[in-house]
Amino acid sequence: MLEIDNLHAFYGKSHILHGVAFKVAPGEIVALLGRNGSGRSTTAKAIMGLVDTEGSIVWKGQRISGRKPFEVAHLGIGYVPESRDIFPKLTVQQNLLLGLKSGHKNPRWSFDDMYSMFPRLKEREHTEAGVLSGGEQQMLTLCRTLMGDPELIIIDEPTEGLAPKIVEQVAAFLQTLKAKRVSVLLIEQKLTIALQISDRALVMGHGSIVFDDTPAALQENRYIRREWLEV
Ligand SMILES: Nc1ncnc2c1ncn2[C@@H]1O[C@H](COP(=O)(O)OP(=O)(O)OP(=O)(O)O)[C@@H](O)[C@H]1O
Repeated sequence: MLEIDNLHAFYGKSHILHGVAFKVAPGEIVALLGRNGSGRSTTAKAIMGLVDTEGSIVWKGQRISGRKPFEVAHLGIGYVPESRDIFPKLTVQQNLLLGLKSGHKNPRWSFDDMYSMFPRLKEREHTEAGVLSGGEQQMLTLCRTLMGDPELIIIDEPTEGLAPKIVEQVAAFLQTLKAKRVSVLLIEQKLTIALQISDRALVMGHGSIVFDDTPAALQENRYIRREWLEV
C-alpha cells in the first residue's frame, strides 16, 4: 500500500534521511521507533511532501514523491503532527466539521464514532478548542484527521505528555482504526505501547532504518534496544 525505497530527505544543505526503505500494508499498524533526532518526524514529513526528498514513495501504486501536502492528504494519507493541530477559536464540533473531506459521499466515520472513542470531546462539543487541555487537544487532532477518512494515518508521538488514562484511550483509538482496516504509521517513544499494539516495528538510527521485524523480535533483540532505543 505504502512503499518507500531509497528515500533521502534534506533541510537545506542538511542531509537527514539516508536511503530509508520500508512498507506499510493495508490495515497494518507499523511502529516507527528511535531516539530523538533519529529522523522519524522527518520521515513523516517526507511522505507528506513537507521536506525536500530524493528516492521513491509509492502510495497504492502511484508515485507521490514530490507531491504537495494537500495532494497527499487528498489521496488518503492523514497526518497528525507532534504539535497539536487545532483551530483554537472554533468549537470542538466545528473543528471536526472542518476535518470532513469535501464531496465525500460515504464517510467511514461519524461524529458519534469520535465521541464514543473520546467521551470527553462530547462533553466539550461546544467549547472553543483553544481552552481544552493538552490531552483533549490531542484527541481532537486525532479525530479531526480521521474525519477526513484517511486510509493511512501517520501519527507523530500521540501519547507524549499525556496522563496514563488518556494514553489508554489513544491506544484503544488505534485498535479501532485497525479494526476498520485503516493503516497506521505510529511514531512513538514509548516502547511498551508500540509493542502492544503494532504489527511491525521499525527502528531508526541516524536517518536510516536499522531494524524491521515483529514486535516480539524487537523485544528479544537486546542489542537493537540498547544501541538504538534506550536513553
Ligand atoms: N527544520 C529543520 N531544519 C534543520 N534540521 C532539522 C529540522 N528539523 C529537524 N532537523 C534535524 O533532523 C534530524 C532528525 O530530526 P527528526 O525531527 O526527524 O527526528 P525525530 O526522530 O523525529 O526526533 P524528535 O522526536 O526529536 O523530533 C535531527 O538532527 C534534527 O536536528
